[in-house]
Amino acid sequence: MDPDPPLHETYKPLFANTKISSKDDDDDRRLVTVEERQLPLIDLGRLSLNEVEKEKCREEIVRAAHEWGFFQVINHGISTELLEKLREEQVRVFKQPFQNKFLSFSAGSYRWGTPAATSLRQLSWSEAFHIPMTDISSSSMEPFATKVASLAQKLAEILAEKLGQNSSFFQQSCLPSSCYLRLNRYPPCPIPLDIYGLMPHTDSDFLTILNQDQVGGLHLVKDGKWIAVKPNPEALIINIGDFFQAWSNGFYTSVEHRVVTHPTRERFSAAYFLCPTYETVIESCSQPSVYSKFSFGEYRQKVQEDVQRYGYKVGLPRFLA
Ligand SMILES: O=C(O)CCC(=O)C(=O)O
Ligand SMILES: [Fe+2]
Repeated sequence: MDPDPPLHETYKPLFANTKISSKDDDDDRRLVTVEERQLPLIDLGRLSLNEVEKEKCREEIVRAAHEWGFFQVINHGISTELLEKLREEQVRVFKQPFQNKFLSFSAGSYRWGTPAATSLRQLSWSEAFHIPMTDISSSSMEPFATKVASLAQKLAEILAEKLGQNSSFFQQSCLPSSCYLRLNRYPPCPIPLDIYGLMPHTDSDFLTILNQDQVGGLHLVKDGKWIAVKPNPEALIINIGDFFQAWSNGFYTSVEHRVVTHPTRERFSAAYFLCPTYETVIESCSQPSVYSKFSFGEYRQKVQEDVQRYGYKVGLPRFLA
């Protein structure tokens, strides 16, 4: 039985309607040729050294979150062994027969492709399990989940304290029932110049911790240009989400990112989302506030409406004050 979701058959009509890119097309049409750059690389091992080193490390985190919205961390406290276990489990759930994937984890956890896509550019050539942390407690991913959750809290605390804010907010509002792990798989794609693995988006959370394999394909916007992230086997990638941008009144930046596909190789990534409960009200920590205050529930509803109406998420601009 085939593990792959029927991407080819389902989206064949869109292939027929779209002019396929050639080598001669400009870079805007083709997705591949972007400059590869190292993200800021931060050694978190210094957080357990003396106060001077700790402070330097915190400052680097804050600067990267402000200037890039994206950075990499090493010596993050999650062992290679745990990351390998996570990947093994990830491969196992994706290699089971397609129909069984709907029965893994709680109902609605599995998604593939983009049901609403009306053109190739609206399609994400990928499949994913979107798993609340409360569903992970009984799986072999639990040790990883515990560690990654505490790393996310630690980073959120540092980012909050640097703004002079009380960091207990994240402990109170981001609970195991509201945070989740997303396991992504990007199958090889026959026309990688034209189809995203994951459409450009920002994350609807406070921050995301990403573990990717060595295939590459993650792009983000830096200074108005798409750049490609060079995979680093030692590092986890951290990115700021929409809610930290709103909460910090625009000081930390939630940056647009996307994944491009590969013609012959499949790619795996796993992302942890530090997300609040639906009732949590997100309000800027300084005045005058760029954004009006909103609950996560309201935000989510707006995102869903926009995706249905326009085919994409508008996000924070909907909540400008
Ligand atoms: O697979 C990746 O590198 C990025 C995944 C991502 O952006 C997401 O799941 O929100
Ligand atoms: Fe993302």
